[in-house]
Amino acid sequence: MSPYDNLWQTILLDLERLYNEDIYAELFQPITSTYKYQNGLITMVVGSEYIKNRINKLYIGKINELASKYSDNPVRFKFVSQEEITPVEEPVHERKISLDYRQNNLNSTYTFDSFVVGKSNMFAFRMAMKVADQPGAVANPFYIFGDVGLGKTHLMQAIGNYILDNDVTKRILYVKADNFIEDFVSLLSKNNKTDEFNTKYRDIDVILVDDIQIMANATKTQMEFFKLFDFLYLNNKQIVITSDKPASQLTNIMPRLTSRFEAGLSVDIEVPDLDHRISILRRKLHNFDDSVEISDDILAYIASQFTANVREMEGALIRLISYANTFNLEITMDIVNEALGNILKTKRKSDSLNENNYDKIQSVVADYYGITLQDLIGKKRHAKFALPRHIAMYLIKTKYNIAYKTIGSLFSDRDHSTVLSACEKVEKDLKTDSNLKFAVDSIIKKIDSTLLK
Ligand SMILES: Nc1ncnc2c1ncn2[C@@H]1O[C@H](COP(=O)(O)OP(=O)(O)OP(=O)(O)O)[C@@H](O)[C@H]1O
Repeated sequence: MSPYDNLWQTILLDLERLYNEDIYAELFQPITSTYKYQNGLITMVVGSEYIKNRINKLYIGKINELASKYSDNPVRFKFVSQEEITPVEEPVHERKISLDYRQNNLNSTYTFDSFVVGKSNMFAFRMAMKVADQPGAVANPFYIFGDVGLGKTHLMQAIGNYILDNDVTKRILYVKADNFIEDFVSLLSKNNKTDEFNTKYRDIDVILVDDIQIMANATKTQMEFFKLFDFLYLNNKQIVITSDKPASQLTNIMPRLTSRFEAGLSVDIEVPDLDHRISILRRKLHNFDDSVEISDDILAYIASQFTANVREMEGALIRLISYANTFNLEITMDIVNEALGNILKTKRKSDSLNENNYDKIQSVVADYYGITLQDLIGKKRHAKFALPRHIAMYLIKTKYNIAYKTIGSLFSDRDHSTVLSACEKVEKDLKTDSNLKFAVDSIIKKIDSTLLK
């Protein structure tokens, strides 16, 4: 018996109460067990196409609402008819194409199941599931943005894996923006291999484009991407894009592209809080090596050391497990320090160095403009404080490339988008405002000499 049979039985009790006897007896009562569970999707089999269509048209919303109410994990129901699960001979070449697509493109471990959901990514996750459920119909394009190492690629590929799990013939193309640029140059502009380019990029059902901000300044590539985008969009093919910033704040990407990105649905992923990070570690541990035991205290300790980048935190966990396995050791706090000591030391050093340096940048800027540090960091909006504040944010970003949100925390907890707009504005104004350029250059010189001391 699947654990989801219990969930279904609970839902059945509500359905019996909610709908009249005939409907209940005809549609729901005969369904006694779940057929399949995968990536949050529970598949139930019903006797005929007619029953399937009635449930899917009239009752699926209620059933999924009850599923959310009674299940701790985000799950959804899908109803299929008996005919659909009876195996049909598939044309061999089509299946091969799809498997090739998966092999070449998608990391099969990046699924909805392995993605740990918390406050920082809940909306992104829910919408991603909807997009995967009905590609091309819910949100097109689907645009995911957020800082480095927070799971954008994972979520994007989970959409692809989910679609493929449900229909092996679907052609899903995952491409990093830099690979798109390479293909454009090598296939189109240099060798005129238009057919090859089109087969790869147009003969598909879903495109997943990672790190679109990399296309900045690549004007010719952007023109080609624009054509491709329109072609896929008009043919109702799902487009998913990730980026480190909202579409409205992409620089050096042509407005006709950014406005198309904005026309779809944008979701962001933020930094996970401590409990969320601990849950991610637990899940990673389970997926990586179920036989290894690590106490909750140790997981909490690791999570507390890696606050802003899940990739780094995951790397530390894998190192710890490999270390313990190699020397056949039980994982204690001493072993954590042995295995991760150097990484943590370097990280603390660079964190504290950076923290001190952020202070120094703030002080130099405040000094230059003759305002107090408190006013530079504070909330006063007067231009006399706002400009130096924006310059300080911009300098911290360009020098250390830390998350916008982290920079915001150094300026009275301002949010990601406030810092992002400030940095973009300074960058833009520097191109035309020679006074500003002079001031910023002088400040940079001052900072460099201060940091050397
Ligand atoms: N919520 C999560 N649940 C499980 N794993 C996660 C989660 N968030 C991030 N990860 C893991 O962290 C690692 C980095 O994630 P990913 O590559 O998706 O980040 P990204 O946002 O695309 O980063 P970048 O901006 O560098 O491209 C991956 O191994 C991913 O599985």
